[in-house]
This record gives sequence, structure tokens and C-alpha cells, in this order.
Amino acid sequence: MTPDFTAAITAGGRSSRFGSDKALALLRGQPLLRHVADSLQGCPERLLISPAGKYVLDGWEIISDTRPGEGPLAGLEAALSRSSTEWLAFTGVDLPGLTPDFWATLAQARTPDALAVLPLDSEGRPQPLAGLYRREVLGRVTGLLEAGERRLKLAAPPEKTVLVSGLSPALRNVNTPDDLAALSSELKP
Ligand SMILES: Nc1nc2c(ncn2[C@@H]2O[C@H](COP(=O)(O)OP(=O)(O)OP(=O)(O)O)[C@@H](O)[C@H]2O)c(=O)[nH]1
Ligand SMILES: [Mg+2]
Repeated sequence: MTPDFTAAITAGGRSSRFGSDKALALLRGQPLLRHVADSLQGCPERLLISPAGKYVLDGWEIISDTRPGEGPLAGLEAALSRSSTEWLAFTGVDLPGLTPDFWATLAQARTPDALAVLPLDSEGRPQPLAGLYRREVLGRVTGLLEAGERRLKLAAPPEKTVLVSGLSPALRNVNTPDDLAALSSELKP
């Protein structure tokens, strides 16, 4: 099924724990950013939140941060402001295990009342950096940012967030070179 939601990858981070730009670090010969983008390639609209000129990703529109350096919650604000569909798939550069099936599973879990659909990680916690967000959370996100809040996990109210289990293998997150080395060695035949 063709996705009916906009894709957004927030890519304005400094990779300080990784030590070099992790979006461009290679896993199986492809940059991490490419792995994430491939999982969302079927989306009708594709947005990359990053400084102009930093990345080239064919078919993706580069959107500048409205609040540069303020973290992924600000990236979500920029993405929701530009998205023209009701739902937005929002993620980062460092989750190379995401797949089209992952996003389809989240999309199927949407309910009429939901404002967000988030997967549960291996410890049973919602992972807000690989979720679907309804466009109407934009007002709340802007309110949080204006109040000095930066935690992405507060973007949608818990009582209107659908949580999906069984997806944790797709949520391997790369923050350090050791994380990438562990992932590479697991994937070797
Ligand atoms: N648009 C935007 N994205 C951000 C910003 N800060 C972090 N991100 C992105 O949010 C995602 C998750 O953030 P982190 O894992 O903390 O990445 P990071 O901030 O580059 O790495 P550290 O410096 O080690 O914390 C990554 O895709 C980052 O590129 C920002 O200020 N603006
Ligand atoms: Mg960070």
C-alpha cells in the first residue's frame, strides 16, 4: 500500500557522541541517512530537516530548522509546519533498521482519536524518534518549545498516543562508533 503520510528525517544534530557526522557513516556500504531514507522512499512528500547544503538526498526537500540547534523537537516543529498531509512520519538519521514494513505497521495502528503512534523499544519505552504524528500536534509542539521544553517525548499527549509493540528490532540506534560496530558485526553472515 502506498503511504498516505509525509516523511521527515531530522538531521540537524552535531553527532558529538559519534565524533563525526553519523548521518554519513557507512553500514553495509551505505550511509545511515540512506538506510533511513530508503524506509520512507514511497511517501508522497519527503522532507529532510537540515542546514542547506549539508546533505544531498534525491527526491527529498531540504527544510531549514525554525530553531537551529534546539534539538529534534524543533525539527518536528519545522517538519509539521511544512507537511501537507494529515500524518507525518518523523525520524532521525541514526535508526538504520527502519523498513517500509515498520512504517506500514505504525500506519495500520492509527485510530480516529490518535495524535501519535509510537513503537515500544526493547525496554518497553515509547521511541518518539520513529513515530507517526498528526499535524494538529504542531500547536502543542510550538507551545512546548516556547516554554523552554526540548524533550521530544512530550510532543504528543500520552492519552492520545497509540503504542505499538513487536517493532523493537527495527529501533537499533547509533549514537557512538561502538553502536555502529556492534550493528555491523551482528549483520555479518
Ligand atoms: N533538525 C534538527 N535535528 C536535530 C537537532 N539536534 C539533533 N537532531 C537530530 O535528532 C536525531 C537524534 O539526535 P541525537 O541522537 O542526539 O543526534 P545528535 O544530536 O546529532 O548527536 P549527539 O550530539 O551525540 O547528541 C538525529 O537525527 C539528529 O540529527 C537539531 O537541533 N535540529
Ligand atoms: Mg543530541
